[in-house]
Amino acid sequence: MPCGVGGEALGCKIVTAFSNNSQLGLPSVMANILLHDPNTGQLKIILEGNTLTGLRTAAASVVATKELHSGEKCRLAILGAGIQAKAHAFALNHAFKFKENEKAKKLVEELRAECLTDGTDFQVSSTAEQCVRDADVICTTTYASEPILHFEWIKPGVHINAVGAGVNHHSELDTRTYQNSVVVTDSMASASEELKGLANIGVPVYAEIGQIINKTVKIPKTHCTIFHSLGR
Ligand SMILES: NC(=O)C1=CN([C@@H]2O[C@H](COP(=O)(O)OP(=O)(O)OC[C@H]3O[C@@H](n4cnc5c(N)ncnc54)[C@H](OP(=O)(O)O)[C@@H]3O)[C@@H](O)[C@H]2O)C=CC1
Ligand SMILES: O=C([O-])C1=[NH+]CCC1
Repeated sequence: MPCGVGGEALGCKIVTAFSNNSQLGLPSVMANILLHDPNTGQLKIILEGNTLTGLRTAAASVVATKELHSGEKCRLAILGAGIQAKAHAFALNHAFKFKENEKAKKLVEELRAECLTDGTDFQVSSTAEQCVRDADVICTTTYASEPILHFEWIKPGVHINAVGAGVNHHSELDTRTYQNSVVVTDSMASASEELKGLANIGVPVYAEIGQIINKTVKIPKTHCTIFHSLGR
């Protein structure tokens, strides 16, 4: 993932995702960031990139949630209990102060112990359905290659940050959820490859989140909004 900002910065994140790494006690996503001199191209430093990947991905979901969900934000549901789940729990709760959160037990214990001592009520759900019912905002952060979120479970007006990538980037949500949503992404260029399967079910990728932020595109009223975070 290369990035350049005028003469100010030049860098590239190299990231791999091996979903079985947890069996080896390793993170499934491993990232390193190469920073180059923006004027000469000389490599200056190699940075550990997992921390930034957690922060950046969750921050993008916060921005998308701000832009796409205007309702009350009482209940946050997170599917998954890994690095991204934790990053999303921290970031979204920090930004929106949810009254209730739902996530897995280990994560809840970590969160309780580490810093969320502001009265947020955490719950662990034994099923995905129980987790997402009544949620205002949902984050999916798994490797699921089959849908783990079904349309009949979600309430109108919900906003979904679809973060995980299984075989492809649109496998965590079921077809009806897509067909009743407006889908926004971080990069149309990436979406044209990674979300091309959505065309087969008649779902367009409506806009880039940048177009919503700079108000060149307006979101129509729909059952729900989806931010498809591709990481570019
Ligand atoms: N959009 C973006 O910008 C980014 C996307 N990602 C993607 O986000 C996802 C999560 O990454 P990360 O948190 O680092 O990974 P982790 O390995 O830390 O966590 C993955 C979580 O998903 C669960 N999980 C794995 N497979 C399934 C499945 N088939 N059904 C349900 N749950 C499953 C795991 O459960 P268990 O604990 O039981 O194994 C675990 O809780 C990945 O798909 C990754 O590629 C990551 C970084 C950036
Ligand atoms: O943006 C990112 O770092 C990633 N996107 C998918 C896996 C890792």
